[in-house]
Amino acid sequence: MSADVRPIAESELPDWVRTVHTGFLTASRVTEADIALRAKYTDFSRTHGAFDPDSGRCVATLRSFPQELTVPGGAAVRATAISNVGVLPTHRRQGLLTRLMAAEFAAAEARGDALMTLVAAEYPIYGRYGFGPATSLVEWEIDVARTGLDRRLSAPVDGGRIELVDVEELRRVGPELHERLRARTTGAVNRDERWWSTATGLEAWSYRPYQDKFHAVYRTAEGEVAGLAVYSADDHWTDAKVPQSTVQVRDLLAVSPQAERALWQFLCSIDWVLKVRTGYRAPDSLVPDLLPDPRSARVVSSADFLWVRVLDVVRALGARTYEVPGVLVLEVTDGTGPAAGRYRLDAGTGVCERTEEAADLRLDVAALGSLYLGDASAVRLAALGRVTEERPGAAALADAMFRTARRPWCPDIF
Ligand SMILES: CC(=O)SCCNC(=O)CCNC(=O)[C@H](O)C(C)(C)COP(=O)(O)OP(=O)(O)OC[C@H]1O[C@@H](n2cnc3c(N)ncnc32)[C@H](O)[C@@H]1OP(=O)(O)O
Repeated sequence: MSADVRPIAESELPDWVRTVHTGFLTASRVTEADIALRAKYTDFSRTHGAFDPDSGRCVATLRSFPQELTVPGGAAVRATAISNVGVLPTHRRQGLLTRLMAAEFAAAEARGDALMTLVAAEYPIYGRYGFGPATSLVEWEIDVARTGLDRRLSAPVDGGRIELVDVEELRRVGPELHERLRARTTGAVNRDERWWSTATGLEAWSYRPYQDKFHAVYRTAEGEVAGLAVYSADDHWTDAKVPQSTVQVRDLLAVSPQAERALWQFLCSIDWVLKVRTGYRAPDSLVPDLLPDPRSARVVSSADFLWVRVLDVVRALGARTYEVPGVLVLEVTDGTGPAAGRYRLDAGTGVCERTEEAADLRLDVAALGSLYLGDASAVRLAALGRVTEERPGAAALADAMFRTARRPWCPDIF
C-alpha cells in the first residue's frame, strides 16, 4: 500500500515537525513549547504530510503559505510559497516529494495563484517541477582595515544618525521600513507576523538558541527611519590580547543609497571588528563600491536563491512591466502543466494573451521562471540550449524587454 498524502491534523504536528527536523538533519528533540509556537502559526489546511500505511507515522512533509512577490514595476503578485519539504531518509526516492508537490500544485491552481516560489536546498531537485532559479545572492567579507574608510567616523556624514535600539523598537519600526523596501525591490517577499516574531527572537525555538544580536537604525536628518542593520559578532582574541571580531550581518535594509552607505560605514567602524560579513545581498549590491577600495570586499558566497514557478502565464507576464516596448510570441512547454501554450506579450501595453501566431521564442516553463524577474538572459539561455530562437533577434529583444537595470534580490530565506 502506498503512503497517504494529506493535510495533517493538529494532533499530528509533533510527528510532522520531527520529520521536518530529520529531513533537515537538525535536532529531533522538540519541546511542547516549540510545538505550541508552531501551531500558533500553522495553517493546517496547507500543511501536508505523507503517512506510512504500516506504521501510521509521518514520513514526508511540505508546507505552503501565501506570499506576495514584488515583480518588475513594483506590483506584488500573490504566490504559493513552498517550505519545510522533507522526506525521512528511510523513505527517499519513492516518489513522495512528487506526490506532495502534485497536491500543492492542484491547491495553488484552485486558489488562483499565478506563481509558486521556494528556496531550493539542492539545485537539482525542483527544475523537474517547472521551477527556475530567478534571483541570486552574493555574500562579501570586508577586510575593514583595507577599505580606506575613515574608521574614526561613526556618525553618518549626511546629517542622518545611527541609533542602537532594542529588539522591541526594531519590531516597531522594522515592518514599515520593510514594506517600503519590498515595494521597490524586485524579488522581495512580504514578511508576516511569524517572520517578525521568530526572526527577531521575540518568540524563539528551543532547538535554535537565540544568538544575541545588535540592532542599528539609520534615521535621516529629518528623523525618518530609512535603514536598519541587525548583526551579531564573535568574540575572538589573539594570544597577545588583541581583539579580532567578525561582524555577521543578519539583516540590512536600506531604502536609499545614503542609508546604505551610512550603515556599512557604521558596521566597518565598530571597535574590535576586523571583518564584516555582509550576509546575502543582491549580486549587484552597492556594498563593495561604497568602499574606497572595493577589493577589500571579497566574495565568499555566490549562488542561486529564489526559484519561481509560473502557473498562469497570462497573469504573471501581465503583472510586471517591461523596460522597452516590443512584441514577442512565446511558446511555453510545460508537459501537462497549466503554463503550456503559446502567448503573445505586448510589452508596450503590458497585455499578455494566448495566441495562434507563430512563435518567436520557444522555452520551457522553468526557463520562463528564470527570466521572469529580469535576472536571467534569454541570449545566454539560448546559448545553453534552454531557449530556442524561432525568429532571429528574438532572444536579444526578450533581454531588452525583460531584464532590469537593477538585479532582483530576495532578502529572506523561507
Ligand atoms: C523548499 C524546501 O523546503 S527545500 C528542502 C528540501 N529538503 C531537503 O533537501 C531535505 C533532505 N532531502 C529530502 O528530504 C528528500 O531526499 C527530497 C525532498 C530532496 C526528495 O524527496 P523524495 O521523496 O526522495 O523525492 P521523489 O522520490 O519524489 O523524487 C522525485 C524526483 O527527484 C529526484 N530527486 C530526489 N531527490 C533528489 C536529489 N537530492 N538530487 C537530485 N534529484 C533528486 C528523484 O530521482 C526523482 O526523479 P525522477 O522523477 O526523474 O525519477
